Amino acid sequence: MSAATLQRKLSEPAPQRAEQTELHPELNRAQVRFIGLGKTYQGQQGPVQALHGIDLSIQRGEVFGIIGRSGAGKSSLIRTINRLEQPSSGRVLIDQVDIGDFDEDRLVALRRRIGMIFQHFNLMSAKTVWHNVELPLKVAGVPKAERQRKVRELLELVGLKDKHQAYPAQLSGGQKQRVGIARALVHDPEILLCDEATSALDPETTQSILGLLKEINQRLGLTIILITHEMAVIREICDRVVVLEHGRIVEQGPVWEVFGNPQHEVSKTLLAPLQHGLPPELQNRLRSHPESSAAAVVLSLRFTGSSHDEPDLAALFSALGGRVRLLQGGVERIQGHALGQLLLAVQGSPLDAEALRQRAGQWAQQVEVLGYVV
Ligand SMILES: Nc1ncnc2c1ncn2[C@@H]1O[C@H](COP(=O)(O)OP(=O)(O)OP(=O)(O)O)[C@@H](O)[C@H]1O
Repeated sequence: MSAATLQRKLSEPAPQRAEQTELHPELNRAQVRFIGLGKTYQGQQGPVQALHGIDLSIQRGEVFGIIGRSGAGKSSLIRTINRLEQPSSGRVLIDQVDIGDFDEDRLVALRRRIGMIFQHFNLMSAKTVWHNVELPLKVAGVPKAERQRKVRELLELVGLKDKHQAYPAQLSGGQKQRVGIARALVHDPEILLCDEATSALDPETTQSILGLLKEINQRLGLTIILITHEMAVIREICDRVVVLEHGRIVEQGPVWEVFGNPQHEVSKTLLAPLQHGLPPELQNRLRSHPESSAAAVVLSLRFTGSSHDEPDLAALFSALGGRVRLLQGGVERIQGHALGQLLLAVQGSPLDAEALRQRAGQWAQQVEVLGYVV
């Protein structure tokens, strides 16, 4: 893309997403389409079936999120798009072309159309920012003048114009990811794959990187497909989301629909932290079923203000039985009403989860069982 073209694209109004995803939903318009996709690895203890019969379409210009618990098959799925993983069965179509039998030359060309960024940035530590971004252009045999123009444009786009001589060790995490994004864009890709791209960043830096990705998506019309364990990232920038569990799709749809009313147990568990403000460390340990008899039931108690009394915690804890830990919470008084939420982990109670929920309901106006932790 020339400087003039990039400039023009940046000054164009954002494409109307409704046109792209709602008015033209026909499968044959999908930019990425998985048909009956399966992936089996030969593990040390025998075959591991990571993906089973995945049928999924991603439209041009979408920001598409893939979520699921650890080992659900997210990386395996995303890596079949640029053939870093070869499917064991089924097909992947990019713009209606089956990439299954591409030879090396066609794969190289395909990978230039599909940029990728990673959690740990994958920068070359001995090279400056400039040379990190320039390298894939050199490898592709792009003439020097064009390389220079391109690198300059991209560093400007990602806001790192002044850092071109810095080495990765001299950059913050967010700046390193900006270099990763610039490098991923050198061949003007149509698709950007993001594998936990913000997972190593603090919340503020995550916001700025998400802002940049959104801008690239809207201004350059790039399709973005991302994996993350941070549900807030999906809520922030994705149009649609798919939930994987044990290599299968268990739920998919527009983010507002899936997040507003998750149907599957796994989606409910993954999304519970957003709704209940669980700390991330606890969120990662939360399970929808008790995995051992030592598992604690995690309860959310909401105080909606309809009672004037603050909860009597000693009475509540003793009514629940077992060992009750306060995970997080707070109750404040607004105009004389007690409002707030408590997250409790109850272990070794004679009551089961449903009985605990009912018992806690004598103290709080809304009680939910969020899951189990060991
Ligand atoms: N090279 C491999 N050899 C054997 N098994 C593998 C290999 N790569 C992945 N797996 C297995 O395939 C399954 C899916 O793995 P994958 O990495 O796709 O899941 P994931 O959802 O991305 O997990 P995470 O969130 O932990 O990164 C897991 O059971 C994993 O152990």
